[in-house]
Amino acid sequence: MSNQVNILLDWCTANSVHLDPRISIVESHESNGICVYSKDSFIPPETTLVKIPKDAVLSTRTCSLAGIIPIIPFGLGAQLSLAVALHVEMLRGESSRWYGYIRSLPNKPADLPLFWAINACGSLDGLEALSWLRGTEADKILRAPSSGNGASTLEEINRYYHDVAEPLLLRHSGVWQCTKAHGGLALKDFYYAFSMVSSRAFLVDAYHGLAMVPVADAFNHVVENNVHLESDFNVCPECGALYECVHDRDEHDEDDGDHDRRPPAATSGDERDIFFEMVSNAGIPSHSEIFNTYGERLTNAELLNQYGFILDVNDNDHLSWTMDEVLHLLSSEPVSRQDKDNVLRRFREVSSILRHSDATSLLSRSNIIHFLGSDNNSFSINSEGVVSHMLWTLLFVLSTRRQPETGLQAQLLAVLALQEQFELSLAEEDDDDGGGEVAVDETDVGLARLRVLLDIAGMVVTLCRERKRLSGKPGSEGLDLSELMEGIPSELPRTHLALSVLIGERSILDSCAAAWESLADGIKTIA
Ligand SMILES: C[S@@+](CC[C@H](N)C(=O)[O-])C[C@H]1O[C@@H](n2cnc3c(N)ncnc32)[C@H](O)[C@@H]1O
Repeated sequence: MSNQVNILLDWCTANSVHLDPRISIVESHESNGICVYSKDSFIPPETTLVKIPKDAVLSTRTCSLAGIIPIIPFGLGAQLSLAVALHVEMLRGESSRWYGYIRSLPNKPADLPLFWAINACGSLDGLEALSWLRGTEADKILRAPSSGNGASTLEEINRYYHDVAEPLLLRHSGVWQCTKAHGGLALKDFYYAFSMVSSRAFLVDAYHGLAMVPVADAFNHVVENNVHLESDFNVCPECGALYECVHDRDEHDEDDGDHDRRPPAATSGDERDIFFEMVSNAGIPSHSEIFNTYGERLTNAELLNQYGFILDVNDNDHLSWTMDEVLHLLSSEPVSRQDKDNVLRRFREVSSILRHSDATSLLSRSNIIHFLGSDNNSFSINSEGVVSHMLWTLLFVLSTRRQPETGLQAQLLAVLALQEQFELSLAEEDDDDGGGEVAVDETDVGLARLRVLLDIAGMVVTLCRERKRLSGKPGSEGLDLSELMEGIPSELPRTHLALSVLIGERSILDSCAAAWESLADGIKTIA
């Protein structure tokens, strides 16, 4: 057993963290750290595999500066506060209650793209990787302003460290300077703490908020997990009580509104009041790795930015555009405010027709349009290169926006029905059935509908080509990236990661463009 695992297990024993004897924490060469495996027996669903006493988690409520570090419930603010809590425990060294836990953490920061431009250590890997990441979904997340003032996440972390964390730690230096372990304050240690929080913390309940949960954070991620963390979020935010407490009464005295009331006092020894638990949600075969999920819908772009890794295959991946980006990429001239407003108005109208007509069933039968349940990532293509119905609708609007509004519903249904015929015909061609006939209405109205469909197909192809051209290193759209990646030495892991992300996105774009190109070819052959 590795030293790192031993240290963690000793800490668990000393802090009453209980591990089921059917599991073991082991060193993992693949993920360069630790992971959790089943031993030689099958573990049934709904088995509690780890019990972590609530007071053993490291949070702003339990750390040595509890009551001093600002309590922020979620978001970047919560991550920054927890990073200070972890940082002060790192500074306290052996005097910290979490010393063993902290020593068992990876000795290097999680390799988040956020730090790629600064953690260079003389290597150009980070900068090279960032140049390949350009224009990808991961790059969008990385560049998204983290606050209303437009600052990037890294700027926000730096500002927070200098304005809040460092002064606070200096003001309370008595808590950590009395110990021998600390090497003084350093921004790079705060970066380390932040990366650990980003890649390992759990939002546990309304009292602790975001917390480091020893052992729960030893499980690696897959989408279809076999364990999850069980915690009751709705505890008293003042004292963490699971049941009615003195703070409820205070609250109710002041305001008799609709509270999420907690039940009256516990039957003694209720474990949910004492522990957070890792529980199996599926049967776990013997001798296999046990996985948690960090989020069932996380894309590779999100995984890379928050955790520093990606999955080889990720069905959650998608590429998205804002409406402004679509308009900009598809217009040869600048788009005026009024133009945008008109498109938006028409888009809403057509979307409403879509929802209340037969169009939904036509759309759901398509192989190259998919129906999105929610409005998230509205204008997007999914991991199979299939266009969202909202993107299709927007392109329909762009193609028909100069036409009068009357007859819009009939036209929408007719264009979709035409697309269905072409898709069927192409599918038959692929099955070597020679391709079915598409009955074309050769009246002006019929030909206009064909033109709209051809237009939509052309716009999808343009969006894909432009996206490809604007991603990765400039001028790299024609390169064989897989071949290029084979030649990159293993000492450049970030470049490998960024190239994998780019290869994944380009293959989505290629398959989307190919599908719509063959639709366009089918239309051109007939029309
Ligand atoms: C919560 S920790 C999981 C335990 C971690 N392996 C360790 O050594 O402590 C999250 C980190 O584990 C690694 N990880 C988790 N799932 C992974 C996966 N499916 N593939 C590669 N690395 C993974 C990543 O480095 C991530 O930042």
